[in-house]
Amino acid sequence: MSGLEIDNISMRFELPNGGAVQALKDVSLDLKKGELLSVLGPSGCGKTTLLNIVAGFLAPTGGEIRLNGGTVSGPSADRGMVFQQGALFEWMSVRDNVGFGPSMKGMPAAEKREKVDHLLDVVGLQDFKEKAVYELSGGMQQRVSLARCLCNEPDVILMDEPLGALDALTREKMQGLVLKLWKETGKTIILITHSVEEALLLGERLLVMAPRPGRIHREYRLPFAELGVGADLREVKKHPDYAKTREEILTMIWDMEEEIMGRSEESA
Ligand SMILES: Nc1ncnc2c1ncn2[C@@H]1O[C@H](COP(=O)(O)OP(=O)(O)OP(=O)(O)O)[C@@H](O)[C@H]1O
Repeated sequence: MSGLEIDNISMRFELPNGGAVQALKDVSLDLKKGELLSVLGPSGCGKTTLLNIVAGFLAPTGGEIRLNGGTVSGPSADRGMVFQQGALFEWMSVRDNVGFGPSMKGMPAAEKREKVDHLLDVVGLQDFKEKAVYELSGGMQQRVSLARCLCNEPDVILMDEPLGALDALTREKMQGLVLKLWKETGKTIILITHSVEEALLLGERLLVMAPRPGRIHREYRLPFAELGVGADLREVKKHPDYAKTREEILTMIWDMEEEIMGRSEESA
């Protein structure tokens, strides 16, 4: 199959004190090439663990990840990761950061230059190519991270709270950029966020996960990502279904968190 198959994934962490945490239990999901999935859920429901397993950083204790039919057994360039912050080489120029993967692969300099220039144009950093990363704002650094990820031509882009550290206005602009890149590149994207609004706007499919053990609680298929491509996202939020779905999900997560609090008070 072409696409990403998350097949019955479980993850149990053994703790030094002899206990264990069941971070994920029987999580299954198929993503077709080019689908954009956002993942929400209360703290500790296994979002990052799931992403790390898809990335190949962690081996699951049960189940299997397959990409385009092949079993994932470790990290590889076919899956690119964009973190919240701190994953760039601060001392290197923007150009060298973006071209890092191709340099490692030995791509000829002229070809690499053309590719990096193109991607920096796409993310709107054409005037900042020679700057060092530490000279850039947080939003610009995340543009570099996106360009660097795309430069490796992954099939799947994994994003763990990529916009979480940005101020509200920059975040809104970056949400628009993520949608633009999604449409222009046709990449499969999984995006973890703590923001219900962001998950609604960027999730063509939206997964709400539940904790203890981490599992899929509910999945939505939503029109907002498609409507938001090249559009004013504030207008998209006026869609009649937007506020309704937002309330439904907020209540769902609120109830889960109340239940967790109740359980921890009982066991205290
Ligand atoms: N290396 C580890 N060893 C032991 N327990 C772990 C480890 N990594 C994660 N966990 C536990 O697994 C559960 C899921 O963690 P994870 O970080 O995936 O959740 P999350 O949904 O991403 O949380 P958050 O929203 O707070 O980032 C938590 O209970 C966490 O404490």
